[in-house]
Amino acid sequence: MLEVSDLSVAYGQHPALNGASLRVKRGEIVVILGANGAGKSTLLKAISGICEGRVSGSVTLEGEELVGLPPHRIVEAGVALVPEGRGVFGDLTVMENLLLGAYAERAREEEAGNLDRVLSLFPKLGERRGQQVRTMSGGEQQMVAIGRAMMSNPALLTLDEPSLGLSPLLSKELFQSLKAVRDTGIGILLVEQNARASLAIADRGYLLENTRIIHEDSAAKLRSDPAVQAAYLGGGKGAAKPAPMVAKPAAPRPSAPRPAAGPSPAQIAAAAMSGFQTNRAPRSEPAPKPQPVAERPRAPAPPPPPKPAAPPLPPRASAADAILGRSVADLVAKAAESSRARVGTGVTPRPAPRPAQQDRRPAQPMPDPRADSSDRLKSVLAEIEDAAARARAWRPDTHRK
Ligand SMILES: Nc1ncnc2c1ncn2[C@@H]1O[C@H](COP(=O)(O)OP(=O)(O)OP(=O)(O)O)[C@@H](O)[C@H]1O
Repeated sequence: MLEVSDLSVAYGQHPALNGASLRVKRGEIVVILGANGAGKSTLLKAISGICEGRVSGSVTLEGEELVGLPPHRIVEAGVALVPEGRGVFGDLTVMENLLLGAYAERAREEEAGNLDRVLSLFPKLGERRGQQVRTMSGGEQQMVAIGRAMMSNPALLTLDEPSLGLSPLLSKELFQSLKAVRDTGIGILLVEQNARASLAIADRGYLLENTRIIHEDSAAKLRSDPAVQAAYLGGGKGAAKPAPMVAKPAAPRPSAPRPAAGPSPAQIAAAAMSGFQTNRAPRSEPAPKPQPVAERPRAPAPPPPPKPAAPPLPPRASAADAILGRSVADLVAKAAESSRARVGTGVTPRPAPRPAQQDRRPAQPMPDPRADSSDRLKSVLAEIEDAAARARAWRPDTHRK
């Protein structure tokens, strides 16, 4: 189903992925193991079309080439990403977050069925459908993130360190849920630092070291391989010792998806979903993402510049709309408002880079002017608002707020 061939990524002069080749079949869980900075997140971002670096090589899903496609087209092709840090909308309810995931064209006809499937896989989401996501536990928020990705009706679900910041108990629950997702026939590509738990549910695995895939095997063989045990499972007495895994600091780099020219509502929603973080008071498990003090004071985003009139959006009435009596366009508008409010109150949606990551970055700054995350954020906000305004203008009176 997914075939990655000779995929390479460079950030300026800095190679982050070198000639990676892998495959994921339907109903298969494949895990990528590797030390910090090996290129795991870069691999997932390149597959999803949101990589800031220069990408070459080939990624096909069911034979369709994805390299070069904008992110929303890749979602339409059947790839859903659960980004590191989840990227759920904390100000919206569980159901609102789920419905935002159904924005892809491929999801619309199947929306009611997808919602049923998500609610039967994660019954808690049904029970909590009206709860504001920021008030949920880290594990529950991760379920929302996975549920929302599944609402796009994907053939392939990719997840970037979903167990990061979760307690052992919640991680266990999460991995069991991924098994249940796999059993629905979806392929899963999983990047994880928790090698033990991920190999326990995976069918196959790849070792990614220093930008290159160095080994592939069944999960069972990887688990019993002394070198893998030494490097990733904290065991393997006397075994050869590849680069040891370092405990990962829990804050992502400040990159954000690139707003491409002429974004569609689906692309805007996808960009927004992977671009914003939730801000939640910690409960039982440790807060996954401390907010960096230096990034906090922010000026309110300026009003978006006037844009030329855009064509109206197509009509949309769905089973889920009927359930909630609201349209997804309304939800996008609400998401825009809540994101704007967060910027206005000085809460940064993108935390600062991990210190360990900063050290590895190339000495020369990237020439890309979009590297300023606050500019990117403002630009994404403006696009969301623009799409929401267009959507509201189009909807019949009965659907307006
Ligand atoms: N936007 C970027 N600009 C410049 N360099 C980057 C960027 N993103 C990642 N890198 C660099 O590319 C390399 C691979 O990073 P990547 O995030 O893919 O690693 P990783 O295996 O996911 O690590 P971790 O487990 O720490 O998240 C690192 O050296 C990193 O510093």
